[in-house]
Amino acid sequence: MITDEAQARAWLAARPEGTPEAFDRLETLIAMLAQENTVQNLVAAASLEHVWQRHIIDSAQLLAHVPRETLANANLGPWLDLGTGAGFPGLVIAALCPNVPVVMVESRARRIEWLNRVIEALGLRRASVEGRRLELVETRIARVISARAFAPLDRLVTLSARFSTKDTLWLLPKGRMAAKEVEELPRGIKHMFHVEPSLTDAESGMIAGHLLHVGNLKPKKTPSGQR
Ligand SMILES: C[S@@+](CC[C@H](N)C(=O)[O-])C[C@H]1O[C@@H](n2cnc3c(N)ncnc32)[C@H](O)[C@@H]1O
Repeated sequence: MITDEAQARAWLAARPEGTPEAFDRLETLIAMLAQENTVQNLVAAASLEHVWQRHIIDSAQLLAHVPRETLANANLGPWLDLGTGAGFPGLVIAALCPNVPVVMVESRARRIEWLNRVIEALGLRRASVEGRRLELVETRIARVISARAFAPLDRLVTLSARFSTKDTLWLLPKGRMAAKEVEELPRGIKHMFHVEPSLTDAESGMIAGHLLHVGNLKPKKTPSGQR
């Protein structure tokens, strides 16, 4: 369990993504976040005192669950991060894996502008923002679907099944209710997901899995009716 900022940085330094360049990008992100948080309410101000633990590694830990071949396979679709908000986990993943296309879905104008500004400042040429409601995003297949603090699991599946194939890895950092959310899925679906422990919060979990079919849930269609 990571319990302080030094341990958080050490965890990343031990990973292949934890290059000096990646640390530089993350330090720039943290400095920009601290500044922007005085202008718009991106994260709880107190959380900035533990920013490595609470936001950076809380996001980066998703990478420990992604097979190397999934990350490296350019033929798979983008990593799709839903409701990226201040940038978590999408911006951190993009900063750590600049060769992976990361698409961040965010509907609020000031957050869209913020995300685009950081992408530009960090030189993340493969990262982009879908600045609209998820319901209006054109269907594409994702290699990973992530979402932190975005929606309950059943709603996430309903809204996002159209971006998923059996190969798409879902990684959903959740709070204390992770196991309950899986348990409350319809019987035909819940076995596809399990809960991994969080490295940054002993009481939190991350829902992981592959959606093999949608069972009784009715996935949303795009306005054009694409699936
Ligand atoms: C609680 S915040 C979480 C932000 C970030 N993932 C984090 O953990 O710090 C949820 C974000 O989702 C965005 N959002 C809510 N509904 C959305 C939708 N239907 N489509 C796209 N973004 C949405 C909100 O604007 C907000 O920035």
